[in-house]
Amino acid sequence: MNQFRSGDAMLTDWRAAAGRFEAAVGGAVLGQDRAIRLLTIALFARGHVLLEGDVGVGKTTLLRAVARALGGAYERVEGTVDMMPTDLVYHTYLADDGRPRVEPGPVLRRSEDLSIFFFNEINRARPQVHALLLRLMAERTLTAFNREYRFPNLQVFADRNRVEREETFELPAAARDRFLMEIGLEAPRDAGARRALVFDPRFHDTDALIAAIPGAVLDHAALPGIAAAIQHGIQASPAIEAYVIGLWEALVRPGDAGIRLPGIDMEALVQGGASPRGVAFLVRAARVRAWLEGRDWMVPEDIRAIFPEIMGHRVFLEPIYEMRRASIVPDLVRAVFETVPAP
Ligand SMILES: Nc1ncnc2c1ncn2[C@@H]1O[C@H](COP(=O)(O)OP(=O)(O)OP(=O)(O)O)[C@@H](O)[C@H]1O
Repeated sequence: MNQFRSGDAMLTDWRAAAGRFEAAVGGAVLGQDRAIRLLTIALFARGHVLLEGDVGVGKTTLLRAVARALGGAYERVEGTVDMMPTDLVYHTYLADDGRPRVEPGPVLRRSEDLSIFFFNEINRARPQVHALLLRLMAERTLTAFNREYRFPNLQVFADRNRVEREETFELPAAARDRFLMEIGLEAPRDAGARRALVFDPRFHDTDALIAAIPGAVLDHAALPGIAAAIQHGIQASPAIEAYVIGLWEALVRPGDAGIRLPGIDMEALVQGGASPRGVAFLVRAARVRAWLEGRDWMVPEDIRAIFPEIMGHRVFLEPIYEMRRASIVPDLVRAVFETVPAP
């Protein structure tokens, strides 16, 4: 069982390529192994990612490094309060001859080859812009210039600044459900990495740092096919299926599962969320993790390793608890793991 069956040699080769990809990104981005592993899982699960963190912790650098090592067409925009949805689709200007011109905007510039669309500071853009982006994320299509564009390889990576969250436009809950993962990024704790980031000039010139990463380590055009092969090739035993459903039930109805957190009314805490789409994403990503770990079946750790980043943002709390989400949700997840017996 610990080998992929014959005919799955392709998945084995791709696992080696995924390792080279992680090494390439990790060579430029210091002390972020967990975030790099999660982004790699997201790439092979074909999911969109929201990266959140303090100012200057390397969010942009990490996403640029991923785009470089992945190869394929990449576009990036920076959210601003005056951005209009149409700014993503086209821009108009007066040419030298004095006539108006229309040019494709960032989403259409690479036509249907676009593989990573990076939305910097997404929470500075207004809801109208979010709406367009969400449609693009959900349907991977866009109608413009009297035709429909299809983006079969597209993945959206957005980032937002944790510090400014109150002053800007929060993403609606429905929007956040479309992201496979929300990954929190913090400065590395390791003293050596911290010293290198501050004293080694290699980390002060982001363009040079990114340029030194080997380009196109993965064949991005083949990714959707490999992603599908992973989903079909990795098995879930009945015990794992029961475990996932048990975790889901306990997360949504922690009181019924016997979970108690100090000072919290467990019957009122969770108001909703954790949609079937979210749990299906969880299993998708867990299969990718199992594959990266060299197995063709899932174990409980495949689920637990990605659970916080996939399920955490999908739980809607009673408003009085929402302000303390950052501490309550991790406690809840920990309690869910302790309560639901692993097979
Ligand atoms: N873990 C890291 N590895 C490599 N470089 C880093 C890391 N953290 C920060 N840096 C360096 O710090 C600088 C700022 O990083 P970056 O612009 O990616 O941060 P950011 O989180 O996107 O910031 P902002 O919130 O302002 O958008 C860059 O020069 C980058 O190379």
